[in-house]
Amino acid sequence: MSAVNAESDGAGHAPPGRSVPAALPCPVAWPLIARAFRAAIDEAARFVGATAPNPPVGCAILDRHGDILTIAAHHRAGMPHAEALALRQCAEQGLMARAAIAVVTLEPCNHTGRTGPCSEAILASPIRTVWVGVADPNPRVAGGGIDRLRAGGCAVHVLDQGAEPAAACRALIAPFAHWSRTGRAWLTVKQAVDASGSMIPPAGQTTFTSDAALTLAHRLRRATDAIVTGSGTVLADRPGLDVRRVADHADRAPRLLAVCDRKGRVPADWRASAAARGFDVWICDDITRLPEMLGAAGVLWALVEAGPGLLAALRAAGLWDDWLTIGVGPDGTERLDVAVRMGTDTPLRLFPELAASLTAPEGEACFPAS
Ligand SMILES: NC(=O)C1=CN([C@@H]2O[C@H](COP(=O)(O)OP(=O)(O)OC[C@H]3O[C@@H](n4cnc5c(N)ncnc54)[C@H](OP(=O)(O)O)[C@@H]3O)[C@@H](O)[C@H]2O)C=CC1
Ligand SMILES: Nc1c(N[C@@H]2O[C@H](COP(=O)(O)O)[C@@H](O)[C@H]2O)[nH]c(=O)[nH]c1=O
Repeated sequence: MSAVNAESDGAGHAPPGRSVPAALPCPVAWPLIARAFRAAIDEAARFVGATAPNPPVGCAILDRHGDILTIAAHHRAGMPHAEALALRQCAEQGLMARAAIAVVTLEPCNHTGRTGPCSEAILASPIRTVWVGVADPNPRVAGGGIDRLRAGGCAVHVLDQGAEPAAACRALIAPFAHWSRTGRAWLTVKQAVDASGSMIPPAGQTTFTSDAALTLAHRLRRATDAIVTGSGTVLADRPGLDVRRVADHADRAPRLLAVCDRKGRVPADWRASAAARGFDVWICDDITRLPEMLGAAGVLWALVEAGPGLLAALRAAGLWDDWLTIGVGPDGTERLDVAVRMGTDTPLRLFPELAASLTAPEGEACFPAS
């Protein structure tokens, strides 16, 4: 598989000779647009972990007063894009005549893949103002949808990238943007450490964090496309690594489970039980190839849940994109720390419980002590 969106064909610039009108002013005040972005982002976030290799995208359609007529998101690859679904809902509810403004978390596409170009669908509707959260990061298509909409007579406003809600729009597509540019899956490492700095659970247990932290771990599993673990963890814990504790997980559970194991130590019966839980189990004997191998399988975002041996190897090789440490104090209090690679956006921003750990701009967070 190539490193670009499987639906992208690289086409998509305004036809030659078409004039690009100056951007028309938006007829609606910013607070109403910001509210629509929030709604579109929240709807898209419900499908993070279901859309790979496509990005999660949300769209709200507004009337000329700024009232939201409908909200939709892309559910999974091969299904309608957010804009197409929102337009369809508008039509089905008899609201199309009122549609005036589209608020979209990602630049509308301008190519025919498994579905038609969203820019054309918008131009075929009464909508003449489009707000875009972030341009398409795929270098082959970036700007094409915006050019086409402008050429067709729409006023297109792209959010100032310095402020919310642009940061949330970028967080939605952070793994997709990384994958589009590099072909590599985004690796989030999640580790729990106790007051003495150890990752090893008390005898007879496989976890030692609070209920809230365990629920966060399962929400992370639900949002990601693959889980990565090590043979040491498999042998010590015989972990499930499936999504529990959270509702609405059936079609968002990771399908791929990569076990780093150079010596063939993973027991066949555990492998069979992981397959019975719905996993395609991979054995990986070279961690340096892991991000490319996952990316080639269409994995945008992978969660690493492994012990100190594999985490040390990943850290030494620089094979991580963000790193979440759940530190448990002697009195059971927990502290969440997030480290993010310099200059990148993190999809962890989508998790409200991590907001306090992300108050520093991405890239400025310190690497947590471990
Ligand atoms: N607190 C927490 O968040 C977590 C704690 N744990 C705990 O950690 C403990 C297990 O830790 P540990 O034994 O370190 O196990 P790991 O899960 O870290 O797996 C270690 C194994 O990964 C493989 N590996 C390491 N480097 C590479 C590489 N470069 N390429 C391919 N494979 C590689 C090796 O397998 P091989 O030797 O077969 O080649 C190594 O033995 C358990 O007690 C478990 O409960 C586990 C997960 C999370
Ligand atoms: N110890 C530890 C975690 N450890 C991870 O969770 C695995 C168990 O998953 P499961 O078998 O699905 O319940 C375990 O093997 C390891 O990968 N996770 C946490 O959120 N907090 C914790 O304290």
